Amino acid sequence: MSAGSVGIVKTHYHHLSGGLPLESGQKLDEVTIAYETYGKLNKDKSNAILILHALSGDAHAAGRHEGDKRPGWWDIVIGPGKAFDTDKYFVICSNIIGGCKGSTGPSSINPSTGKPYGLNFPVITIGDMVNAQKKLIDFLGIEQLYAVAGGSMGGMQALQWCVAYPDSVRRGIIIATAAYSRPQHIAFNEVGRRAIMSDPNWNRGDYYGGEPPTKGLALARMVGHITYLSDESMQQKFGRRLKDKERYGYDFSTDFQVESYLQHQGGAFVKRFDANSYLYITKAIDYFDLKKNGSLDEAFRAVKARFLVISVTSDWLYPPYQSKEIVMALSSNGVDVSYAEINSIYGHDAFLLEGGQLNYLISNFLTPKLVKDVMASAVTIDENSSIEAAARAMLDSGVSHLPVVSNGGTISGIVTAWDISKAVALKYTCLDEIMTRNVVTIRKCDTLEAAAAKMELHDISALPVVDDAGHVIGILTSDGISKLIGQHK
Ligand SMILES: CC(=O)SCCNC(=O)CCNC(=O)[C@H](O)C(C)(C)COP(=O)(O)OP(=O)(O)OC[C@H]1O[C@@H](n2cnc3c(N)ncnc32)[C@H](O)[C@@H]1OP(=O)(O)O
Ligand SMILES: N[C@@H](CCO)C(=O)O
Repeated sequence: MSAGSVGIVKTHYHHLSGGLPLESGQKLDEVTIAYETYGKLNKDKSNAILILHALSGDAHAAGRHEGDKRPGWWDIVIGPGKAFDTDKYFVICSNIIGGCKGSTGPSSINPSTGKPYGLNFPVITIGDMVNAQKKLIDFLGIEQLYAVAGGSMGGMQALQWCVAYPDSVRRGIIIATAAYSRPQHIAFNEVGRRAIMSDPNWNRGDYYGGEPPTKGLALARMVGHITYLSDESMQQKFGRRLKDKERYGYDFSTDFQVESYLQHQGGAFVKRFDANSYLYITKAIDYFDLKKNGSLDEAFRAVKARFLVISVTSDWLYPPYQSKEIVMALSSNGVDVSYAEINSIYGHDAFLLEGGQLNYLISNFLTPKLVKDVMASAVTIDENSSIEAAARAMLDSGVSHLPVVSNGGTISGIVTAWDISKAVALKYTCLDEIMTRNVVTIRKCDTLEAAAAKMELHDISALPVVDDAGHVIGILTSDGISKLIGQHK
């Protein structure tokens, strides 16, 4: 399967009619949502996947805008043949409200003043972001999403979707995040906000006609960016290497590569981001707390989706234990949840970088494995053969199940190693005397889940795979399924 690009894409804009009531009790009267879509919505509108972005992301998740050198921020997992396979799924990504990439936020024009909102923009929450997305999904005519997926603050929105709209989501993919912001998250966000607000250009958020608070915003991003990396990745990337010099300067100019790197990241950020949006979005992250009556178990009581929860081994901002907390609370409600850790030194930002592991985990979760992916070729035996011939065939090929076939390869029964031992003990000689005639079979395009259920129901460990004419085309064994599950771990 070769993975490709969705090609040249465009951002669309949708105006929410009726505005948006907010959790704070306020209301946004005029709301525009910027969004992109990739792939085709199928006839019954059942293949839509909503991608949710993190703090500084936008609607441009995949492909390229005309003339752009870089693709969208999650192009590594969205496209033909990738985990979010646009040959199969209709992928949607929208910019959050409060952002600065086309959706209504503090830099948008306040209709009641004709000027940018600035601090007159109401404080918004993750719940508000999701309610706005729900209106977009309704507008697109989609009743139920095949999946919602996101990392970091995108993971918070994905969780919020599954809790707030349990009937509208079939699967949740929750990456490098937590179910509530902890004091350490709030602490880093507050340092960033204080950096912005201490910049004289910030001017209580009223800077749109003049110089923006770039120094404060750059500083906020530098602090934030440190939390997205890891000790080990910084060591590997920079060590103690100096920037454009052979020895220490013994002054306060830039000495180390890591200093120059952070300055570069800060400088690049202010060119693409609005300082007030940074304030509003970090506040929404701080307020995020899914717990109900202090309990996460209770919060997940009504969810109906299946979940894949992924953390990153070196993420110290949202460490794996915070993902495991989500897994435990979901499990305690009997929710079907899988958990995986991305093995990476990249820290929190691994969810934007580890394409190989992400594609593997997500595609396995989204696209269930079929019998044909796991079945082995079957060794069969003719029904007129002797028991000795069956025993010999088992020994020679190292199998313990032989589908018995009649003329032309049509299945007529099955014989197992256990049947052979029985035959020896009871001195039978004909295959006919020991084989099971009412053989339970499976088709190659059935899901492994269905096959496993069949095995459990009938208390058997192998299923011959047959075609429409009843010809044996393979065999599925519980060993084969165990091996597959072993590879996933
Ligand atoms: C949903 C979302 O989260 S969307 C937001 C995601 N995007 C961002 O966060 C944008 C900011 N960028 C990043 O955080 C990172 O670039 C990532 C995580 C996206 C990718 O990480 P990597 O591929 O490892 O890139 P890396 O962290 O090395 O940064 C590369 C940049 O640093 C610069 N750089 C590297 N070393 C140095 C140095 N010693 N001094 C100065 N600049 C340096 C590179 O020139 C490059 O610059 P460019 O991006 O302007 O071309
Ligand atoms: N680097 C990402 C992750 C933040 O959680 C961003 O800026 O959105």
